[in-house]
Amino acid sequence: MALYTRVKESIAVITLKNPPVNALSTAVRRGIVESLSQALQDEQVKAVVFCGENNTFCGGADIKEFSGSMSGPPLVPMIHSIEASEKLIVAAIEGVALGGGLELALGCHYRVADTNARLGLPEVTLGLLPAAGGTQRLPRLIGITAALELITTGRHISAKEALKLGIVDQVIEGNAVLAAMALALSVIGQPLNARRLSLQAPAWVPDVDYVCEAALARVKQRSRGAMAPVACVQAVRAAAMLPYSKGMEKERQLMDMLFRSSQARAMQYAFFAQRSAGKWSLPNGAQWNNTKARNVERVGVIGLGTMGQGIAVSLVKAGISVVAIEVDTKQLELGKKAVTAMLQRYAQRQGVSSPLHLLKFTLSFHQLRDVDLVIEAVFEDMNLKKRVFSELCKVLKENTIICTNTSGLNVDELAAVTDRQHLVVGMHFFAPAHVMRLLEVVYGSGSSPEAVAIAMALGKRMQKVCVAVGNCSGFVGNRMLKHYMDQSVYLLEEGATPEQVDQALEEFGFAMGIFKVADLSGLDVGWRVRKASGLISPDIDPVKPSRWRFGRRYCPLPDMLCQQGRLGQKTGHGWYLYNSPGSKEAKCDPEILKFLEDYRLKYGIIPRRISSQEVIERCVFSLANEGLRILEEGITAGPEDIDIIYLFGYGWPRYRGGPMFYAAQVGLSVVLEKLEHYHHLQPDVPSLEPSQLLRKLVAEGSPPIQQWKSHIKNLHSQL
Ligand SMILES: CCCCCC/C=C/CC(=O)SCCNC(=O)CCNC(=O)[C@H](O)C(C)(C)COP(=O)(O)OP(=O)(O)OC[C@H]1O[C@@H](n2cnc3c(N)ncnc32)[C@H](O)[C@@H]1OP(=O)(O)O
Repeated sequence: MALYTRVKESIAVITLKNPPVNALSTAVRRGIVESLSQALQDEQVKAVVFCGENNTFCGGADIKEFSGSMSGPPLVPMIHSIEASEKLIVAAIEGVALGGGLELALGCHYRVADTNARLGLPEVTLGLLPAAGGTQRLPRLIGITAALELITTGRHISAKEALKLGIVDQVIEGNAVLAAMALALSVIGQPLNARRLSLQAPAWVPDVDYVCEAALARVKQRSRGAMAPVACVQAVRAAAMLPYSKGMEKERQLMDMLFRSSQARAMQYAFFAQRSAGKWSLPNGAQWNNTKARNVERVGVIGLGTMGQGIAVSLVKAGISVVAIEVDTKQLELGKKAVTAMLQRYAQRQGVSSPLHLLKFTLSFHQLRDVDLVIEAVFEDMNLKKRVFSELCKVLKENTIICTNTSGLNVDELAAVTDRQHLVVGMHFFAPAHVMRLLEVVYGSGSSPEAVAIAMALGKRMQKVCVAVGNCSGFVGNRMLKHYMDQSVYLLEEGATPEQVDQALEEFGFAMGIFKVADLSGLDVGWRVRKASGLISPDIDPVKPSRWRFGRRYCPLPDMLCQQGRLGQKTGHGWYLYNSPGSKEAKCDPEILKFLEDYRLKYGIIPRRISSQEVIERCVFSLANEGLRILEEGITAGPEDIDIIYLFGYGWPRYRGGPMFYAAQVGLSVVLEKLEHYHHLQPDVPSLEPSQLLRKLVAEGSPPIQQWKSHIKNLHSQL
């Protein structure tokens, strides 16, 4: 709703009330229309100030209402009547003015913002565009170049930047409502037409075509396959070319198309899935709102390789003191140099003072005696990690939490060598750890709810998107990825090339195809894991290695590449060819094509043409199938957690929601039918066998994803 108050004789305040972010729900829009009418009818009122309850202006339209039938006063005419008002209207922006919230403010005649306020038009991140006049008013206010950047990225900006761009008229420290009233009193009586953005001429510039083409190229490259950014450019272009009413018509047409799209549904699902992942729960009933996390101020980081460096940087950026440990002086110096350089660059970019004083580099475990938590980031070797854990227990305080950054080793086995199994959890960061947002927080069978709460809270402080997951080999992300990778190499055996597979995956929307990712990470990473797991043993024929291991189909191609020293980007060749070791531009390598031909000949495989559809079905459905097994086992609390892991850790296209959402959107019965088909053709690939949960959900009528939880016996509640 909205609250109408008369505060001074001549000023009325309309306060949006809809906690927590005063979203423009039906009730709020009704309240605004009624309150505005009251203000306009009251002869004594000369000016109106719009503000939001609890120091939050407005988080935009109520996204929850998008999935139902929208009722109540529509936003466009409502904002239009605000702008057309003969009485002066000022927006007092505190907290956030986002989406429809900022569009409402753009309809006001003046805007005052608190220094800490954040503004933006993030609709593009929900698969939409700012369709309450935002695409037409903002370019008229700040020009098309700046408007294109803000609208196509959905970036939130500070009040200071908004002032610089001309979005707000004043930035104040203190009470924005009082400042808005003061501003209103100072300008009452002045003509308002110049303040009505819809009356301004189109935001035309001589090079409008060039600017829009460049923006289009940028958004197509950045968000391959996403419709909303393209529509945003088209709408802003209309603001530059057309009178306001025609531009609004274009905005409406584009929004109608987006609003009904599956991409918008996927991105709105992703918005709520991200928030649901933060509301973690464990099988024993402990959850985010019944478990307290004690504060962490000092953290030890063990190992300063690439992962340890990134973790240390993220911690320091969050204002946390770090004691970083290495085994010898050389490694310590290398790590110190890298961490210091990253933090200095960060400080320079942000214009803040360097936080290096929070860092201590040492060779001695004794320096860890005061830390509240340690994150072990040594080489991925169980015995080494066990040794580190045992040593840690000799020096740490008795309540210090011990975390491992393993990407898939058994957390329980590690915890078993400590004197505090309840305080051991996994914190699986993704490389580079100072950039990637995902953090899997892995609880073992003995991990206490408090330890999980502490790791989740620490991750959040480090600006990570944290997902609590159970302990299983590869945890969630890597466990699922294995099946996706297996299918991709089987496709090579059968006739595809790395470029074909990557192209199909990139057209699907992945940031990078699987073979490019493998080259980037280094092919030796998986090689080492396969050796440790016994898949590669000395008795395997090096010339014609077996294509079956442990009774299952196995593709030795990646091992054969490693044997040739083709380890990916770092050696200048892997699945692709690079100009030099370390360079990034992947080129098709005729040697690989020849190598694949010889391989097929050697094994008597007759190559066949493989369609992009088959690539997607085999790679993506086997991934989703494993996700369903994970759900069945209760490793995550719901399908949303899995989708968030893929969106934030594996370059899954946001406009496809995540693998679980995608499976639901394609239709679970379709996924089941395809998996049955491919499993029939590959009976020695057990992972293609449809999971029990998939069969159960299909048998129960393929319920919407939001209802899956109630169909899974094991699942813990997040309520
Ligand atoms: C043809 C049809 C025409 C239709 C016209 C449609 C017009 C659309 C224009 C729009 O305005 S679209 C919405 C644009 N706004 C946004 O995208 C903002 C989304 N929200 C955020 O970015 C953040 O929530 C925040 C506002 C920056 C606050 O962040 P914070 O970290 O403090 O809290 P959260 O955990 O994110 O949110 C708390 C709580 O609030 C819920 N929520 C937030 N925003 C909205 C919203 N716009 N609508 C509904 N609900 C919202 C969020 O889900 C959390 O709820 P929970 O129950 O605790 O999970």
